Amino acid sequence: MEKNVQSAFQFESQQLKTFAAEINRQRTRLHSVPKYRGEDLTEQALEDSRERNRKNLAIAAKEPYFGRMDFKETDQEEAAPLYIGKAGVSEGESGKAMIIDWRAPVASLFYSFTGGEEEVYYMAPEGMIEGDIFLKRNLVIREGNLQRVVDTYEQGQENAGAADEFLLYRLGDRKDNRLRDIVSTIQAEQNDMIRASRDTALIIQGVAGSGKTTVALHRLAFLIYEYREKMLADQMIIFAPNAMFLDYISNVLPELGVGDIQQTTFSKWALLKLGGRLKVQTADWQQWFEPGVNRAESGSKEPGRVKGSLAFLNAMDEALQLFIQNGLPQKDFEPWDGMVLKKKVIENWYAEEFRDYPAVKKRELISIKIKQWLSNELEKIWEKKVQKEMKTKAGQRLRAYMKSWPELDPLSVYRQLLSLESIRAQLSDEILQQTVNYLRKRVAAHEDLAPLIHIHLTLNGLERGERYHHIVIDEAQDFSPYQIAMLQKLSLKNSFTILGDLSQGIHSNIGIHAWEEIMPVFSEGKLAYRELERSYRSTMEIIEFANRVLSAAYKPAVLAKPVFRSGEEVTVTQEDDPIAFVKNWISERKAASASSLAIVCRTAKDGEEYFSELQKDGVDVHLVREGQEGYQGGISIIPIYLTKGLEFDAVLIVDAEAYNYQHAASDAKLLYVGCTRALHSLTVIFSKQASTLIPS
Ligand SMILES: Nc1ncnc2c1ncn2[C@@H]1O[C@H](COP(=O)(O)OP(=O)(O)OP(=O)(O)O)[C@@H](O)[C@H]1O
Repeated sequence: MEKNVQSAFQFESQQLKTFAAEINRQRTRLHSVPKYRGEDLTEQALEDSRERNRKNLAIAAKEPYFGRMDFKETDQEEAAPLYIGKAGVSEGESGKAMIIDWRAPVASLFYSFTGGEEEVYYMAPEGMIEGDIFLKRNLVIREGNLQRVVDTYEQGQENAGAADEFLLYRLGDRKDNRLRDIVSTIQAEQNDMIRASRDTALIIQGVAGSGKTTVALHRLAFLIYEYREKMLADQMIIFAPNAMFLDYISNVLPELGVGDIQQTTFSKWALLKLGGRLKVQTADWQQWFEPGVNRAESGSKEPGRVKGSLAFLNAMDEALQLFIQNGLPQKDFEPWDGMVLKKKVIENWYAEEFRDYPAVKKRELISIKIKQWLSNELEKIWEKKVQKEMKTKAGQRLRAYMKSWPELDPLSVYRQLLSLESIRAQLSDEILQQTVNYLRKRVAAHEDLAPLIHIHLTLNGLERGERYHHIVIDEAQDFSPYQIAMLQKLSLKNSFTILGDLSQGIHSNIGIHAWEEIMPVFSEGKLAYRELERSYRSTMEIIEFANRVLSAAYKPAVLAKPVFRSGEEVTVTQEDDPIAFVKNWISERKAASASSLAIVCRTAKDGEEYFSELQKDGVDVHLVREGQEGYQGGISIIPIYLTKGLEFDAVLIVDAEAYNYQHAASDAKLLYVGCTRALHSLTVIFSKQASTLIPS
């Protein structure tokens, strides 16, 4: 065996040299071709192809491949070794595939095959291809050097555990500051999701650390490759919880050779769409996370839950349709005394001639139509002086007439709809009053954005090209059904990846409590629901601890199952001097070569306090604040509710007191989120009385 490993290593080292030389040769040749910048379409197409090659070769030069699979098609004599990398490369002369792109159909076998001697198959454009796998090999290449060769399957050999061993080796890596691609270790169930049909909205419920975000990003890369002519990166969009999180995940797509995908938060996107001078009220959010707040659970009457529901959407929809139908001024237009354009005629234009136009356009077209009618009538007046007088009068009366037509700006329409009985019936007096007060100041609560977008889309219709080719919604448990329904209107072919974890639903005042709440948004047969149960991020000890925290006050449908990666025990201690402890902890962790550390505080204010104490002592830390754009990595002081989606080598949760984390589902979820951020080490401290959520 030893000898086999040795010879496999030698063989692959030699192979690598050959591949690297060919890649270099092709790069040199392509770089010597001057870039074409002219107008000739054929030349432009050739240049585009060269540019694609240049990019692929640059990726391959860094790490040509990570896997090898020996596959024999049923009607072939011999198995052929297929090398699989992040980008496909063909041989310069023959054009034969030298390295297979991980997204190619045959590469799917590399991920889905988990052993067994039976025939396997994959779907190629030309149909089903059957065959046998003889070898599945993982290769680690860093900076051009082969570092590791692991055979995770060899026909006729005992292979148990080798795949997991390689996965553990990758998971055990210290992370730098950003999320990374996982092309070399995509798991079979993740592979299915990445390659799921493009026209289906895919909901992924996955436990903390199960790779949801990672899977969604790989799915985007897959779709762009698989449907290259039809699905364009710049027509795809990712919705994430905040700008810092977007920065944190920003390396993955470029690593996969994908650029140009729009990335935003729902508020930012909605404000841009609404265009006006509108502000979003965020203070309520901070308040929501104050300790001791009796946070709402299912069936709550929180404004976000009420205004985010599909019941509210339906009521709004009906009210909007009526508003548009009855939108016309209920009177004739009389440009001067004795001359009348009958209300019936205008109604006919509105309901028939301009039937297919959205309301804003109808208003515009009717104004033009009235002007045309006016100029015809004015031309019939021969006396120039009289004509001029009539023209002036008619102009004034037309302006007055148009003014009596309710303004079609989303904010003012929303305010008008809120005065209707059918809408008021949906809201409590308190919510109604609060909403009206905000809107008066041109301020919208977060949950008012979806109704405003609804009004905007209904009044203006959708422009050509405004629909997205694919929409990713990360942390979707914090979205309301209303928000998701609005995004659905904007999707071209129902192509969605919606991912989240109900156990991490820390915004239960606005988000969903069950996936069934959003399912009616999608038509039957256009929705798939999948679950991910294995957690890849944290050690077994951390996952087990976090599961106990969660289960203390919340009953999740599934608990995270760790991969078998054991590490140090989670420690919980009482500390009278937390600052001294934090300083000590930082030095110890740095000595243990952890590169990203988080000191997780209960509130933003607590974070400020720890930050100033540590800064006083010259400790090099940075504070993560709400609304912050960039993710710095290193040593972060961070309020617990902002840790969502992130991960750190070591996490220290401070002030885990009973009053900070009360015995309620909302607090259990919050603490669970904090605990599951840790990859290798988790420490929890309190000074007076520990939260009852913490296992004893
Ligand atoms: N197949 C895999 N191979 C190697 N690492 C993986 C794999 N799947 C996930 N990971 C790693 O697990 C960690 C968690 O991934 P990710 O952040 O995508 O999970 P998540 O489900 O979105 O997490 P959370 O909901 O807790 O924020 C990352 O470090 C990621 O690289």
